[in-house]
Order: sequence, then structure tokens, then C-alpha cells
Amino acid sequence: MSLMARHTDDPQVLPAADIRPWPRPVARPYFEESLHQHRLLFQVLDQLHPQIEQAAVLMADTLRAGRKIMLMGNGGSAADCQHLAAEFTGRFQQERRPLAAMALTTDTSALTCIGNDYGFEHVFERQLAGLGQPGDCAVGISTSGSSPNVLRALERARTLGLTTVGLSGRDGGAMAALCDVCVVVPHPDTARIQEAHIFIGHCWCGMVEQSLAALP
Ligand SMILES: O=C(CO)[C@@H](O)[C@H](O)[C@H](O)[C@H](O)COP(=O)(O)O
Ligand SMILES: [Zn+2]
Repeated sequence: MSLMARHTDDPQVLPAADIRPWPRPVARPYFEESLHQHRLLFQVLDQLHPQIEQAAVLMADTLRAGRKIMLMGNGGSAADCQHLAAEFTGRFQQERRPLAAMALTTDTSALTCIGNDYGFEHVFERQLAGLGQPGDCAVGISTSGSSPNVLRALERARTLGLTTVGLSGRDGGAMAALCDVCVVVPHPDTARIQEAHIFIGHCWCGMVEQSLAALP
């Protein structure tokens, strides 16, 4: 029996003929809709300069004082956390010393241990309580502003003397009340909020990098 025949006998593998009539993915309508929404989004983001700048000042002050930035979020926002932490420890646009930032979303042993033994709502709070020091800056990213594990960690951060920054969406959820500065992207669509979040995150990296460029 040939490899090809073996494949098509496999009930898990659809023969090519069954695939062809399916709707072909077309990019243009998605692009057009996205671009339309992004234009609206950028008009809204233009109103958020003050909060975006306040958060950047807070982060730059944290690093200047020899403290660190700790980021947390779920799903796509977890990816943003590790992406942004890497911009700080690695580099963004300029050659400069590494900056102290860590994502609390990457240690699968810690996440599974704490999740398994204490509950998923504790996965960030417990890492933060173990690793955070007064003067550090906790950054929570949540499109709904209402993920219990992020909210709980921000609450704990405050009691431990960390500063708190939020990046949220929709109406901001409960996050704003727990943050020294919260940037809320007032859009109903999670994907668009996430795209705005990584844009704002990159703005933060650029502003912080610029502000610390003179440090040895
Ligand atoms: O990326 C996406 C959807 O675009 C998902 O992974 C999404 O991040 C997850 O559903 C998160 O659990 C949503 O949490 P949050 O942003 O509301 O805090
Ligand atoms: Zn996503």
C-alpha cells in the first residue's frame, strides 16, 4: 500500500477533494474591516496620551530606582507580558543596558503548582508575593479588566508596596480601581483591544528606553 493510500484510508485525514469546496480564506475583507476599526481605535488612543505617559514615567522611575517590572495576564495578554518583558531585558530599539522586567506567565512549574495546589486565581498573586519587593511595579494586562488572577495579584501588589499599572479594555472592568495608572482601550472586540495593547506596550518600551538611555 502506498503512503498516499494509507493516508486517505485514515478516517482522521480528509482526502483533498473534501477540502477543496470549503470556503477559501480571503484576506481583503478582514483587512478592510480591521483597518476601518483601527482608524477609529487610533482616534480613541489619541485621547489616552496622559495615562500612557504616566505609566511610562512610573516604569522608568521603578527601573531608575533599581527595582523591577513584573507583568501578568492570560491568553493573548500572557503573550504580551513575555513579549514586553523581553523588550526590556533584551533590547527594543536602542543599544543599552538590560532593564529589569519579568513575566509571571512563563514558569510552567510555578503556574501548574500554584494552580493545582491553591487555585488558578492565585497563580500570579503567589509568584508576586514571593518575588516582588516594595517599589517594584506590577503590570496587569486584561482585555476585560476582570480576570480574577490578575485582579487578585494587583490587590496583593498594593498591600506589599508595589506600584500598579493596568492595561485594560471595554469599560476597564474592576482593574482601574486597583491601579495607580490604568490605560483602558474602550473597544468591544478582544482582538482589537489586544492589538491596541501591544501598540501601547511598544510605546512604553520606546519611552522607557529613551528615558533611561543616559544611564550607564
Ligand atoms: O487571545 C485571546 C483572544 O484573542 C484569548 O487567548 C484571551 O486572551 C483569553 O480568552 C483570556 O483568558 C482573556 O482574558 P482577559 O483579557 O479578559 O483578562
Ligand atoms: Zn488574540
